[in-house]
Amino acid sequence: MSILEEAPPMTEAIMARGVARAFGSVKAVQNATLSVQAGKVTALIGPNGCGKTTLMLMLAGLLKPDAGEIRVAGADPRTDSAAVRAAIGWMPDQLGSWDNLTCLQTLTLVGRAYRIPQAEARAKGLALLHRVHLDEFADRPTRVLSRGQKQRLSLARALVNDPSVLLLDEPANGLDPRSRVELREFVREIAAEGAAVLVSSHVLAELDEMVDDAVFMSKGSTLGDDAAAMVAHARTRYRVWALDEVKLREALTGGNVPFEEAEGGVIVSIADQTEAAYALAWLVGQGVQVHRFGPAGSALEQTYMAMDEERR
Ligand SMILES: Nc1ncnc2c1ncn2[C@@H]1O[C@H](COP(=O)(O)OP(=O)(O)OP(=O)(O)O)[C@@H](O)[C@H]1O
Repeated sequence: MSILEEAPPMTEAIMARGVARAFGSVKAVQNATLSVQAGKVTALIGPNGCGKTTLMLMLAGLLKPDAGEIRVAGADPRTDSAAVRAAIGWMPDQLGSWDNLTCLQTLTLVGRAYRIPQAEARAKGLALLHRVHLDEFADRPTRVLSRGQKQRLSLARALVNDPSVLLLDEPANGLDPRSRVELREFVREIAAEGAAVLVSSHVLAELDEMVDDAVFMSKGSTLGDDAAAMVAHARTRYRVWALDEVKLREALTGGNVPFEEAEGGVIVSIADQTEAAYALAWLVGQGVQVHRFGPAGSALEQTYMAMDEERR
């Protein structure tokens, strides 16, 4: 076989195929398959104990899989962990910090570990502290940070090496509402700059606004295309509220538009934004006084609730 035939065509920034890992008798990850493209934010969603953190640790090269194939930025973490470490930014669900170091010293030290020269590492640390709104803590020890501030430092730490692949495990944990919105914008910016981002979270409404794709996990396995189809279907559900509910139902029935009853309104199926604009104009043209019209809740949440949930 030639070298060309041996090399699989892998353009994804993250690729996992049939990955498994057990801890003694606990099969933490049984069969995980996913791919994350550069420039996209992908959600990793599933109930407590379904294996998200274990999978992320394997992608980050911090835990060896028992089976399956992984490529991160084209490298195999099993055989080329240095290349993977250089390419990724890893934000763990809990930051282990060096309590006595200041925030700036922490980021500078991380930069030095990536062989960034001292002055450049320090400048980078200052810029990142500014980006996560921790400037005033630059010279204070990390032990004084609140939980949310620690999360922000953790995010800054994950960005020191300008990663092309960013793995975020529950990044919104402990963040106040403004910081959550900022995190969302920040993650979108990083993806727009070309990085691939894989993010796990239980706050699905928030993820909905942040991600391009979603991978669902249950009992150690990724769910594949069925779940993706469910998300796509959920995204077509629109809720309509009108001042006169009877008139709304009459118009839909008269126009042969199928609808479902929902609390305080109806749900209709709408393919895309163009069709949504058309449907709204049509309803108004029928004399229906529509006062709210929009997606029927979080598509990720609807899909999650429809999953066969098993918390461990
Ligand atoms: N080091 C370990 N030793 C033994 N069991 C482990 C270890 N790490 C994880 N597990 C088990 O593997 C399973 C998956 O854990 P994991 O932390 O990957 O789940 P998770 O999806 O990240 O959960 P959560 O949403 O609660 O963060 C759980 O049953 C957990 O108890």
